[in-house]
Amino acid sequence: MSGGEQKPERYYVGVDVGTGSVRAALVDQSGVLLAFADQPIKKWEPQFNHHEQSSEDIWAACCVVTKKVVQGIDLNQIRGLGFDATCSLVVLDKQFRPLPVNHEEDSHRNVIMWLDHRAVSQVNRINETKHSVLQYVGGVMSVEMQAPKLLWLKENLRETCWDKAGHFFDLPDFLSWKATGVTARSLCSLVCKWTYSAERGWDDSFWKMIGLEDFVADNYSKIGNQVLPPGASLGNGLTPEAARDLGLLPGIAVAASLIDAHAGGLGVIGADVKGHGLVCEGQPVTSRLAVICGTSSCHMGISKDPIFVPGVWGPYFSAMVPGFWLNEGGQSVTGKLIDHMVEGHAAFPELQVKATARCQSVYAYLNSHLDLIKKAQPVGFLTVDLHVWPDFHGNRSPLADLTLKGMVTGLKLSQDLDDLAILYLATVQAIALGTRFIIEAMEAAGHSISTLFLCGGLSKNPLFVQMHADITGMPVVLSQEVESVLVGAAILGACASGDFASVQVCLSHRARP
Ligand SMILES: Nc1ncnc2c1ncn2[C@@H]1O[C@H](COP(=O)(O)OP(=O)(O)O)[C@@H](O)[C@H]1O
Ligand SMILES: O=C(CO)[C@H](O)[C@H](O)COP(=O)(O)O
Repeated sequence: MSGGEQKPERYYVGVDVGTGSVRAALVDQSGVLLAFADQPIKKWEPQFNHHEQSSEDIWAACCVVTKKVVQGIDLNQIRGLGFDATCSLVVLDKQFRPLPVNHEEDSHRNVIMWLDHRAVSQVNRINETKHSVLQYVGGVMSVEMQAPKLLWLKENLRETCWDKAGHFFDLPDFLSWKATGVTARSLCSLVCKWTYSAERGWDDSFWKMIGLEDFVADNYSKIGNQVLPPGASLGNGLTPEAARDLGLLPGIAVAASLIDAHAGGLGVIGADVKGHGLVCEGQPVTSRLAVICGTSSCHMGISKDPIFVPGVWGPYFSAMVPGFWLNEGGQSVTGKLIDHMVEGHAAFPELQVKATARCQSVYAYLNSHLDLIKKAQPVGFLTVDLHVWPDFHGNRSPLADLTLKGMVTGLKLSQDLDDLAILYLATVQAIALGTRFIIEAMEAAGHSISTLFLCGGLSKNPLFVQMHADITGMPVVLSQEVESVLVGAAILGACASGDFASVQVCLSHRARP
């Protein structure tokens, strides 16, 4: 982000709300991360496939981490604040108070999480309409998007939630509202998860056809009728109340937000790769695929013209990099699947004891254990008899089939640490093969991808990174800045502050890959 003409002592704060935790970073004008803090957030699973959170708990965590990263800094030097978050659905009443999204009427739990699969009947009916908006979500709407969840609320919680609701926010937009009092939505959220078109706006016929004509009647005031590009400055900036909560000064610029995967994409896709001998050096940015790997993995590819990839979300115009179309492939559970396989294995307690004794994470321990048992063979050979099909939470892309389930073949009676390590390897390989499957679908439709740019929690795992390189046959680039998603959020704040003319200018001035 460095602009030669700017003074060096200008800072930006990025806040990233993932599935399991909230992170904040203080970033300078060159995009260098100076301070980092994180804080876990609560999750509830009141019944199978229902996943809920609390917007108050999430905001409180944002406040804790922001206060930590600005400690010791002259607050006058902080010029802008940007948020990104998972695309969970936040429900508030007409006075902006939380409303319950559950049968227990617990209004603390007012967020339907992105991975919630309660609205299966609703999404099936939406897909049966074959409405033209579905062309822009890969041909099939996902149960993880907002329209089916809204319909579920109308059909299942009419009195306790639907009739009282005044505001339905995507989580990134909830955060920017909480910071500024401005209810404008980000183009990123509305285009990617709510069927809004950057060119044509809302499609009345879609909402009427699926039984949510209520939104049309009130001119979309509950889901957003003012839409801004990510990075646009909101209202008068931080309100005095939010400034007190966050430990910042009132009035600093706050940006229209991004979904977390998109912030990660922004954080890595423009990286300067000169001098590393990479095939993408000198190729257009459209040859790069950003893969944001956390609880889930999201595969973000951009193009100058719209590309329709069956089973891959989009094409979305200007939803990540302004002026470019975006296709977003995804695997609904990746980090969560690895954790599920490892933690559910009979040898997990032994693994924990051994990893703790060596002061290692369980992943680092498993990686070194695989090195021991592979002997002279390449590590991939350990799984010739063991295979995992990774769709334990359905297939987001490219099959776009939420009914798919996971599979493991080649199990034996032994359940020792070797078995756990090999099952872990097979799971990582299955996820990497899923990435290859998505890339093949994108290339068949017209993308030309040469290089992967990985970020997110799983990019800290060398085995995960190596398997992606081996299995896709492509070089994998990791940013020097591990927390690239946060850099993407801070880029938004820098843009909103006016220190940089646009998101593209911030990207092109990034000093470090
Ligand atoms: N140091 C690490 N080594 C290996 N895997 C890690 C490490 N840290 C996090 N992970 C993996 O990353 C996942 C979480 O990634 P993260 O980006 O923090 O998720 P989210 O944004 O969804 O909250 C975990 O499920 C775990 O499998
Ligand atoms: O659908 C999304 C992005 O479009 C979700 O926000 C994402 O899959 C969840 O992200 P994470 O794995 O980082 O928690």
